Amino acid sequence: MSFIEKIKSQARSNKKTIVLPESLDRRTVEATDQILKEDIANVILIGNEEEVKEVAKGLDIDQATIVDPNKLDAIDDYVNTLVELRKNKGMTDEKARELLTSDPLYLGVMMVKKGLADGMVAGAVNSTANVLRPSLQILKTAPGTKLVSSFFVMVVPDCEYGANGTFIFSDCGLVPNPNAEELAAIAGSSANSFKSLVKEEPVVGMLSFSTKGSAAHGDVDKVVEATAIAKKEYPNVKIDGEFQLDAAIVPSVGSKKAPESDIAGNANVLIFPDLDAGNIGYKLTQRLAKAEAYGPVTQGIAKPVNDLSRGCTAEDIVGVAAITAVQAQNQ
Ligand SMILES: CC(C)(COP(=O)(O)OP(=O)(O)OC[C@H]1O[C@@H](n2cnc3c(N)ncnc32)[C@H](O)[C@@H]1OP(=O)(O)O)[C@@H](O)C(=O)NCCC(=O)NCCS
Ligand SMILES: CC(=O)OP(=O)(O)O
Repeated sequence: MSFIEKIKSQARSNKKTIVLPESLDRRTVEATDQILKEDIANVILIGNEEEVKEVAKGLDIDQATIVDPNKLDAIDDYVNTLVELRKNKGMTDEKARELLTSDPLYLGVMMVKKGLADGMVAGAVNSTANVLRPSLQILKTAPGTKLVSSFFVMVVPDCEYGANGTFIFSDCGLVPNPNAEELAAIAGSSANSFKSLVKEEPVVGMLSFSTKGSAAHGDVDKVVEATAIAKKEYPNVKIDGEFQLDAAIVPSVGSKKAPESDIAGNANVLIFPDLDAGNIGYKLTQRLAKAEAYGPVTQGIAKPVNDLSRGCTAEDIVGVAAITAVQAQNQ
């Protein structure tokens, strides 16, 4: 079974409710139709019922719940909660009401906060920053987590590297320029995400333009330091670096460039040194190698809220919704 079929099957085994706030986007309602047909999750769409149904013409979304932000019985409760959470950041009753009734992303996250939905997926229309900011503000970090980060599950066709072509790439979506401690934290979280979603042993490669001292630069020093911190913080996880991409995933290159490393050439979790590298790297792999790319999936928010690329397909939304449902099961 493929990675995504396994995830869908797990989602079906204990069905969760996912809110999709971008209901005026055709791909989102196509995904809703498919999620319901495949029995992956219950779906809540946010929007005016007539408008949503117009966008969904020809599709079957009858089993989805459509929540109209202008007809919310619980609006006063939601406003009070948002004011309470953000009053020291200047949140007023008026601003909270405006946000919750005019921005479906804030309402969707509030529905997750209140337990009406188990997770949210958006980003087919909205930018990553706009999708993730409400979740950081309202749901905040999971206990024990300082840094929220994100990853893509990449499934590369006809690929013998990684876990039969399946990788986690991180961080491709959230933390713009992590320092060494943050990079180490991203490595630890990504290893856990790989274990819980791919269900194989994570092998973490810390990526750089240098392999084991082949180049000298401050950027390389950051990855060397992050690798040392990660090894100390996560002694039971296989982590090594700094590696160039070929030394990380190609066994013959790994053994040539880093003969002393016991994981060189076998990495399945790839930690990019910054968001430039991560975001470009995942899009190259998706577009040139025709890989399936699910994400950005977040790690470390108190409840699952996941993002999409504005270039996503309906199929990508279905995949990320299934991953979100599985993350909700695992909480
Ligand atoms: C995600 C992002 C929007 C957060 O931005 P921000 O400016 O810090 O947002 P805010 O200041 O409103 O942060 C909201 C809260 O989340 C916290 N926060 C922000 N990033 C965090 C992180 N990585 N981990 C944990 N908490 C975080 C902030 O400290 C803040 O807390 P507070 O308001 O309760 O004090 C920002 O990091 C970002 O734009 N990232 C790049 C996204 C992007 O463009 N990706 C490229 C395409 S995928
Ligand atoms: C993840 C990502 O790059 O998102 P977008 O393509 O929407 O900017």
